[in-house]
Amino acid sequence: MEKLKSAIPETLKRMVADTTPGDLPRTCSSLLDFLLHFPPFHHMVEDLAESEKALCGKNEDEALQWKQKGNRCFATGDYSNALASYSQALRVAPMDAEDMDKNLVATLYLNRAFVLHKMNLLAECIRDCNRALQISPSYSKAWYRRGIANASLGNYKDAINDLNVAKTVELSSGAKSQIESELKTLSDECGRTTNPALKHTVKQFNILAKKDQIAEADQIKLQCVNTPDKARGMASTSNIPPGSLVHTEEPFATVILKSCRETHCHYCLNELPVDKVPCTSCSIPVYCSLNCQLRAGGKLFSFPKSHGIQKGLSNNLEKYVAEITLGANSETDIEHIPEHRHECHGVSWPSVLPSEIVLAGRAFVKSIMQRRGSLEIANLIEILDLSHHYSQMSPESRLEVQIYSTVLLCCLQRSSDLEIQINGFSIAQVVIIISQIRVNSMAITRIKSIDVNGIVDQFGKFSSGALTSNVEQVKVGQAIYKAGSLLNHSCQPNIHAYFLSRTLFIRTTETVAAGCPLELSYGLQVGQWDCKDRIKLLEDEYSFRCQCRACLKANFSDLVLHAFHCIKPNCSGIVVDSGVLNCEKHKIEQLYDIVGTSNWEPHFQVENFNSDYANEVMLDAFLDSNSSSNVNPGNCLKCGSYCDLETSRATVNKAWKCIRRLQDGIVSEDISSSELSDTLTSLDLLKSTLHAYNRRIAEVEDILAQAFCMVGDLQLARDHCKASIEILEKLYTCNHIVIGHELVKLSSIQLSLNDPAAVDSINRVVKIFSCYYGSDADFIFPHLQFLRKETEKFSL
Ligand SMILES: C[S@@+](CC[C@H](N)C(=O)[O-])C[C@H]1O[C@@H](n2cnc3c(N)ncnc32)[C@H](O)[C@@H]1O
Repeated sequence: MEKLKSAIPETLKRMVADTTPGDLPRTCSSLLDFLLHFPPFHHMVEDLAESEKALCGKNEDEALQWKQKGNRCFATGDYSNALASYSQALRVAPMDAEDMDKNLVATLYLNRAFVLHKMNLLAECIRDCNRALQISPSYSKAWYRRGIANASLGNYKDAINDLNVAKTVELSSGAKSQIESELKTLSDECGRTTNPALKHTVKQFNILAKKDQIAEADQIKLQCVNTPDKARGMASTSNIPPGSLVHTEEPFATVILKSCRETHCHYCLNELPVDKVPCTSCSIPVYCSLNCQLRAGGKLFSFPKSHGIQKGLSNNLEKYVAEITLGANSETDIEHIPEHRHECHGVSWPSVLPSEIVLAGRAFVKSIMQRRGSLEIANLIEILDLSHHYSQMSPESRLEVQIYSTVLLCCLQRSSDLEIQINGFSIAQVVIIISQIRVNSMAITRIKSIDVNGIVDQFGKFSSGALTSNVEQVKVGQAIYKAGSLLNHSCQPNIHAYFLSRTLFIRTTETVAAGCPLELSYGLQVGQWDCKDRIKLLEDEYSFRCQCRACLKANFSDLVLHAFHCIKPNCSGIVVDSGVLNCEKHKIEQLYDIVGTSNWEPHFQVENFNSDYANEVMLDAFLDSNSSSNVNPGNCLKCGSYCDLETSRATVNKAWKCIRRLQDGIVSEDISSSELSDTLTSLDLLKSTLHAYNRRIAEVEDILAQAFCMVGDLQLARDHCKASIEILEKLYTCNHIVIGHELVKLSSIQLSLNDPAAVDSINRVVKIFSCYYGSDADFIFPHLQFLRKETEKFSL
């Protein structure tokens, strides 16, 4: 890319930099003209789009090498390396390769099934047997392995069926008699067990929203509205209570992030199980199941029919065999457009180009397919109908996007079945799609879960520290949701978005009146960032000046988040630096312009902030436009005393060095008593320097809670956890999800102390989580079920 960029003549660069969306086709055409006469461009496209040159194709020799390695590891009992080797072999094995008269892929699935059996991963073992059987329905060893795994699971009926099929298809008489003896043992076993019908179900992965959730969301009608300062937005036609599911949506196009390619399913984006399934035609994507593989890539490989093995099988067994061997292959009803198919030719570009460019390729191809394969690409972008900020892009970005669009179209032309014309007009369409993606795509996230088994120690109590670590949100994918893209941002949102697989779910987090816009946070919120930082970040990353209720109106949280303590003893006033002061003054000046001096009160945010605002700030000085110019950085907003902020900052930095040492100790699980006492001294120092509701004090209280948990002093852990929550309740609202996560920590400590106050904390946790996640809360945060059960102990 750098080589291409630097080769472009200055006049062309200037032309590209000055393009408006209207004359994009002209500049794209000039750029194309230049690139087509520039040999390195052709080499680059060839490297990206020629399957011969790519490393992403299948490779039989490599697959056989991995298989041999797997066999060696298996022989020495090194099952985890055997598993990894067979999985790698599956990734590169061509679907039609043979190994010793058997389909290589089927053999590899069976070998992996054997390893999984040894590792006691029985459901996974059965899934791999099924995969082997879908390729080779008369594979007797696969039926046999399936039977043994089903027997270990107590699924005796299936086990007997499996072994009967194995016996029928087995050719060698020695193996046949071994199966017969297994069958006899199994029949005896089955006769002895009290519950022969016991059936362990194989865990299904959720890839689509459940019907009842869709019905729930459908009850609330949303409409697209025009807003004065944010263009289009979404509003409800009726009043909506908190916790209501207002919207669910499947993505128009999705792409996995590069960082998650080895850990998450490339279709549903859930974490990969150990029996992951590779793409049938290239070696890059891996899926959690054949179902996801099929949805992503379409029917790329024709599995053989199960006919031919029915001879000698009873009617019932015949049906049984068909059910297993057809499997995901029977899902011919998939209506959607497989988004990986056009990339799936073992070419390099889908793995080399940035994720957002690959996503643009998927959106582009889907737009064409939705026009029923029409090659007329005029106004493709209308299909998406999304806003974009091409005009606000930097000259550098414009050049990059135009080059990427040209490269992408050239790659698509070579590797998709569609006849794609490459000219200024089609490249301009791709440029706009990429610009739309930049403004509208959402990051699909997953909560890094706390292992529910790790919660309780051998004494049945919460193991120290288990629930006091912070919950992490990990970005796994990037997607475009057509209706979801109409939701505007607010730093004080009234809705919350989360994802199950690739499905977007939106719930209200407060009462929303009919007609009031539904707004979610694009990642920045009051309580976490102050107003000036939020505005800057939204401008830098999203190219808009935030016009949300929190950024337009004064609020207590923005003022105290990074504030200092007044130097006058017993004064609770707020001291802020010039950045915060100017931002707040700007808000108030805007307010005066709108409402004048008499009626400012309704323009202060969130009711409980108002009284704090009045009590702790010298309102008259700050709000009176005549005297607000007298309020200076470093002056207490209540009593006017001056504080030297440079000295205060130096004190904070010094204190923070000690605190970091304790944080390191927590990470390495090695905390010394001196680190703890130094941090307690630092906390006192911070309390005398920073305002009581400064976010940093909450952070230190939280760190100390975690550290005291680790060293087993749960009473001190509880005190610090409570102190942290008290501050956070001032910065956020009392029922904010951040408070919910803190209450999980507090309640786990209280439970370990047998403190009955745990019941109240857990009740609050349940209320907050069900507002943000509804009935999905228990699935996303499995530890919630555990906490709820614990409260029952107190009511006994
Ligand atoms: C995902 S789109 C939302 C829908 C968009 N308003 C439309 O008309 O298509 C994001 C764009 O909406 C506008 N927007 C969203 N939230 C905003 C806010 N709080 N303040 C100002 N503009 C906002 C910005 O132009 C932003 O780039």
